[in-house]
Amino acid sequence: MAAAARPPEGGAPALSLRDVTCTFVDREDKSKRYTAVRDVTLDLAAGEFVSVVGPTGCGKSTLLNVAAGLLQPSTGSVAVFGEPLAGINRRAGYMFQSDSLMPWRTAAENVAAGLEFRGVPRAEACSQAEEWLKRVGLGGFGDRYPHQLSGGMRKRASLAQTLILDPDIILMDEPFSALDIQTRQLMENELLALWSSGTARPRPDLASGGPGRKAVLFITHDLDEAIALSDRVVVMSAGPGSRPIGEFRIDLERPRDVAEVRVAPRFIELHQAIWAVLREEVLKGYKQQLAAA
Ligand SMILES: Nc1ncnc2c1ncn2[C@@H]1O[C@H](COP(=O)(O)OP(=O)(O)OP(=O)(O)O)[C@@H](O)[C@H]1O
Repeated sequence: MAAAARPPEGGAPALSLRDVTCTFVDREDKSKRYTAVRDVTLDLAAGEFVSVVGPTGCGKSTLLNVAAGLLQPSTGSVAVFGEPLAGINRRAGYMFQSDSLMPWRTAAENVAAGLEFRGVPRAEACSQAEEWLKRVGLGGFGDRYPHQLSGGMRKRASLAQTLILDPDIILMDEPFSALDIQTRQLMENELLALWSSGTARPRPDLASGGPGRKAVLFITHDLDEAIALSDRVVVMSAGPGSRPIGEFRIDLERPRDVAEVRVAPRFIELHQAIWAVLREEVLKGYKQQLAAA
């Protein structure tokens, strides 16, 4: 197992899960309980990009919900920049598989909504939204409604909707899985460029890779995507009682182009090493699914 990332000197991790266990009432048999994840300890350093991969149903989304403060763990604790998390994680922004655009609002109104809910005056929120739409490549599309946008454009709008709030942590649950492969790669590169540039506000003074990057916890089924994007990949075991069983530092140079990096010899080495750990778990996951069917 490769060494875990350490938070920067003297700084608390952006997110720290300690011995987190989540138990639910079993969906099949209400008299039983099902332990989705057990004793999960996971740190996410400030500015670090970490992906979590694992077989279907191993508890990846459960962990993300715990990090978001949407789900309280049955046991264990969560800290955000050293502070115990109670309730919703206000330092985090979320992006899920299905986009969260409100169909009755235009793209610009959707992007501005979070700021308006925080009390930012409408004119200011709209001006920032226009700026963000430009940054995600949707300049000129602000007046379109979600149904008038392609899947990729809706993802861009969702990304702007998340980033406009300038969260220190971004929680992403398979955000690009519904996209075709080309659009997906464009969005992945877009995400890396925005992440590398560091701050929410346009800052031409900041070199790529400068300070102020957001910490990203990225859930995906796709190992290629995890390696191409991340500083570190965490592999979860099959459930029940899923937990991290492998952790790999991704020492590929940045900036990366997600399509090009996939043919780099080091990428292939990392892929083989991680797949060697993941494969068994995926097979176990399939067997469980078949047994349950
Ligand atoms: N509220 C709930 N009540 C009962 N069981 C739940 C609940 N939420 C999750 N589970 C179960 O916990 C396990 C983990 O679910 P979770 O959605 O976190 O897995 P996942 O790894 O994100 O799955 P996938 O890869 O399919 O998206 C699953 O077996 C799921 O059925």
